[in-house]
Amino acid sequence: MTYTLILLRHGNSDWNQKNLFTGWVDVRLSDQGVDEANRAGELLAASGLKPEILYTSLLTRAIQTANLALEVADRLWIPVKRTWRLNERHYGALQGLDKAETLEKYGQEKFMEWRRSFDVPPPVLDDDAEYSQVHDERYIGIDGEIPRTESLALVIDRMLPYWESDITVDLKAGKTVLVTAHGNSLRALIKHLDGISDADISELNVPTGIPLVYELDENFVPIKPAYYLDPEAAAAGAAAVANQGKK
Ligand SMILES: O=C(O)[C@@H](CO)OP(=O)(O)O
Repeated sequence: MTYTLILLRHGNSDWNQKNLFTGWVDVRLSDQGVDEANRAGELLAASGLKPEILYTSLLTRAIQTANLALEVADRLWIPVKRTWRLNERHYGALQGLDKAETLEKYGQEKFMEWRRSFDVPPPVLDDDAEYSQVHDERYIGIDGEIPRTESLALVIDRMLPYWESDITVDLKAGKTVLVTAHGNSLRALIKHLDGISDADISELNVPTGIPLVYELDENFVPIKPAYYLDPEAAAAGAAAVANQGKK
């Protein structure tokens, strides 16, 4: 039995376009992001893959992306499960800051440590800060504590239990699963699936809006390398993410 899992990072957002650290701030897709999401739907339709259940984060940009893509693929009707556990990494006090200015102010080493180290979280975001989510109604009553900052390691800690309790159950039932989430929550899942080391994961960047397809064995181990439905655009997109911050 082979299980099919499709990962999709949301399309370019207003804050991706402005080059701002985003994290849990609920920004929407930019016009470019809307185009990318529609294109993701075209790629899905052309691939013949048919998602049977959708998982999304609680963030609008991921939900918009999934809805646009599924509409184009004529599968807007499939069941949906949303969870904060697929949210983007909480970027702490960096949320809302300009990436280029942050790079200039703190230097390349600190900047990259905050962006891509495995277990160094950015400084904590105060609860009364403009871009805090502690009073956001969507997080009231979640099964866990709202983060004030997160490293990739902490994202794995909150994402993996959900992967095991819910997503793998649908895969095991034979469903083709679409997960629409974020650069860093998907890096966390890809790290787990591909067994990437804590050191090497810093090199991995996920492009916006291009479906990534996994075929997994019954132990959820890839039977071959995952592939992007548009590999050329994915390579260019990943390079663009890696270069964020540089002016
Ligand atoms: O700002 C963010 O939340 C993320 C994703 O856009 O950025 P980065 O790629 O720098 O981790």
